Amino acid sequence: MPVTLLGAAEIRALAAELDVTPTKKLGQNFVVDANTVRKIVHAARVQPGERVVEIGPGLGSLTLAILEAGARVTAVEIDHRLAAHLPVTAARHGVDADALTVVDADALRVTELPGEPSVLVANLPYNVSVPVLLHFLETFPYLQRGVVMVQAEVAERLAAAPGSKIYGSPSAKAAWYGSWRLAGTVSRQVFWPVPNVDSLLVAFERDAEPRGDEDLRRRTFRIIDAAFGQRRKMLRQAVSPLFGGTAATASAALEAVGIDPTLRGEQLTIDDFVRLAASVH
Ligand SMILES: C[S@@+](CC[C@H](N)C(=O)[O-])C[C@H]1O[C@@H](n2cnc3c(N)ncnc32)[C@H](O)[C@@H]1O
Repeated sequence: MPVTLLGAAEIRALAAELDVTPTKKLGQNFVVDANTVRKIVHAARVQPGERVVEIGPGLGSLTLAILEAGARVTAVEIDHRLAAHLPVTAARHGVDADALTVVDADALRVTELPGEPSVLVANLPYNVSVPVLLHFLETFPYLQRGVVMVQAEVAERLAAAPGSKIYGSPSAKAAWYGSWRLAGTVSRQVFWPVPNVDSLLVAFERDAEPRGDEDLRRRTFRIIDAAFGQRRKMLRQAVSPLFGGTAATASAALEAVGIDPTLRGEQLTIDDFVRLAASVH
């Protein structure tokens, strides 16, 4: 039996059946347009037989599109009613029971994913999109690539290059794990309820080799936080608490790895941050 998708009317009827009123707190803006969920799955190049993790499946519209492409899905949903009902929706829409595994949990706290998925596809809850992405990339090394829908400004930041005004701490931290690019626009009208922000798709691909171990990552992220915590200050000032406490000691550390101490954080690449972190013990 082929997998069928949820239509807009069906989604509203399902919400009524489950007595679900979308809440802002959980970022519940459901996609009610079949073309959009197929577009997301296409952008992620989901292949038959692949294992995909979806964060926040909600009523299941994107989940069914991933399953329609022949993938298996591990879905992590914090809302118990939605998590409990997802297998019912899947069965009604022609999905084999073993193609879907639901994890009823807060995605920020999960430490294991059944099936070790290699692809992430999600319409992320906006209030936790960056922390949840960083948590997944850090905790699940088998995750190789993905496409997520996030607030437009967040997508632009994740994909921003050094030197741009929007390049910030999320951009540099995301770059620790791999490369990021904008992967498509989405109209507000495809959501229910219609949000008051624009959304974009952003795609990532994990680097073939990790940049370093957990200790180096922590040290690098500490420097990134310091550099962007006071982004208008020159680096020699902004990172001084981590390098001897004065602008002079920080300047020496920066110069030792070939970084001009009068630059600002937004001008450093992830390679620069890592080189600096690796120079301290
Ligand atoms: C923007 S909606 C997307 C729903 C569905 N995937 C769609 O596209 O229609 C975000 C979903 O994430 C869930 N969610 C919010 N915070 C979460 C968290 N910390 N962990 C797991 N799921 C979460 C919400 O309950 C909601 O179902």
